[in-house]
Amino acid sequence: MQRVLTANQMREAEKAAQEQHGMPSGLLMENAGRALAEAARSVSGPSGRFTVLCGPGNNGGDGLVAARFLLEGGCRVVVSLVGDTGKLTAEAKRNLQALEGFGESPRAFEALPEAGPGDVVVDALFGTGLKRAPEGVFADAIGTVARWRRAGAKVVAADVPSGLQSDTAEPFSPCVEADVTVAFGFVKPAHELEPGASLCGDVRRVDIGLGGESTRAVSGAELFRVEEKDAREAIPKRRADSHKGTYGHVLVVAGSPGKTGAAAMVALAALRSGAGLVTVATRAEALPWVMAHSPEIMGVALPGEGPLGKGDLEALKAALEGKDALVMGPGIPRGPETGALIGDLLASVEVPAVLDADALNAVAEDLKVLREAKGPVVLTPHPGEMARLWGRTTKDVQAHRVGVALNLATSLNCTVVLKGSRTLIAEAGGRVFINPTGNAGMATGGTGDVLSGVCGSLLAQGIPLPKAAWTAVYAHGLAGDLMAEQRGLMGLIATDLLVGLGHVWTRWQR
Ligand SMILES: NC(=O)C1=CN([C@@H]2O[C@H](COP(=O)(O)OP(=O)(O)OC[C@H]3O[C@@H](n4cnc5c(N)ncnc54)[C@H](O)[C@@H]3O)[C@@H](O)[C@H]2O)[C@H](O)CC1
Ligand SMILES: [K+]
Repeated sequence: MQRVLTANQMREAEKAAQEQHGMPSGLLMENAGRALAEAARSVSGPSGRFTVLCGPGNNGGDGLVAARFLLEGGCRVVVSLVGDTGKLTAEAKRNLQALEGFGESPRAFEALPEAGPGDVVVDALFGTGLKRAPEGVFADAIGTVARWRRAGAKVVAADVPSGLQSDTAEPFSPCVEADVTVAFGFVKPAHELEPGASLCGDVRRVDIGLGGESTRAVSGAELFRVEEKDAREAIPKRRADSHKGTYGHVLVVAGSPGKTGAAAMVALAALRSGAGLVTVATRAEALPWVMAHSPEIMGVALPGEGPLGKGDLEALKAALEGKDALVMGPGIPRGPETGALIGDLLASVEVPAVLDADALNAVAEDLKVLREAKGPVVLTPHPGEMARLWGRTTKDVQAHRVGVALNLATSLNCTVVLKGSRTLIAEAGGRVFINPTGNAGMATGGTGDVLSGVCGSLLAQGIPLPKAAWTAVYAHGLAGDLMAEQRGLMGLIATDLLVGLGHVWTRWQR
């Protein structure tokens, strides 16, 4: 897992490093500037000229250090201090003197030569200290950087592309678009969440002297980026003497006439993710269609007809006998009593439960029904379903993804998987995991059904939360990435993920 720190958490970590671990602040900037110079040199042509644009804060200071290292390395460097140089921080001032000691004095921005192919522009205007939309000379400088990039220059951003808000990953206008972003110490939300992530280019996290110890002191929500090794290590090694009972039995409550495929995709995803057995519970009129998809799918008909309601409670409790996980929601016939039914069912069984799709819409009408759940619950909303759960617009949800997911998880004491580009997995109590896998090709019907099946399958195999959730999300997205290479973003469909999952488990097999 990689820690993802907000601007305040970075400041707290930097303070801890200085006060508790004796790390001089000047050394942090020296290390940052050196790494920035190395990154800049890695993208330049041999004849390249380096244009370093420095802002009024420590981000600018990083740029001044980088300029000095580039000069020391014999590179052609021009530097400009943009904005009121009177406001330079003490560290930045010290590095300005050091730079002048190398015979290079900052030039007026207007006097800078044009940059183009083979040249590198180092964006050290603003980092985590950006507070508002860049205006005046700063906006002009960002516009010039964009023009130089269009002319063929490569742009390397110090810490965060200038104009991009570090914590929300939302860009002001204007905002730098970088080819490489050098993240100092820790990645920030701007590097990991959209739309910021797409503006950063290749994010290169570099150590600058903020050891892991310095994060012990930071306050606020703990954000992590899931890495492949974390997901791979969550998958248990299969013992030779195991049997299908070892890998759990998933009950899938899903499907209705016209939506029997949803139930089949949940069931097949659960089987393709290692569950020993899968049973689908659905109305008799839908069951044959679901089971026809694969002989491995077992079925139980829910007596009665129409929407799921309180009259289905006993049949569902009976169907859950001997099961190890429940996945409920995709394609179910929803009615006015479905939410209460889900609440009563979860209050009477202890198996871990994944609620998706129409089960989420059902409980959204009265979230209190989930408070009596005996076992662990995972909600897997897409932004629209999250909007209904949270009682706000989808736009609101997307603007506050981390906070929304964390608040719901904490208020319901459950795990919330807020899907979308960079899916979030929030656990009650404060940790939020950011998933880096997946792609726009997965925006196609049924991929959510597949995810709920993968999640239920890992839970049935005894992998605890939140690990089962972020592992399912990581594997599901990686399956999509592997299959998009074969099918194209346009051609990818949900059942391709069932094939992709096989590639993932093969890649992770120990
Ligand atoms: N945290 C660390 O471990 C390290 C951080 N370093 C670098 O420092 C920046 C953060 O520096 P800071 O001085 O806090 O702010 P910035 O340089 O990002 O911003 C400059 C300054 O500008 C003012 N400001 C904010 N928004 C605007 C605006 N729209 N227009 C004009 N002026 C604005 C504000 O007052 C800021 O103070 C971090 O990103 C790293 O690059 C250390 O050098 C290395 C360790
Ligand atoms: K920057």
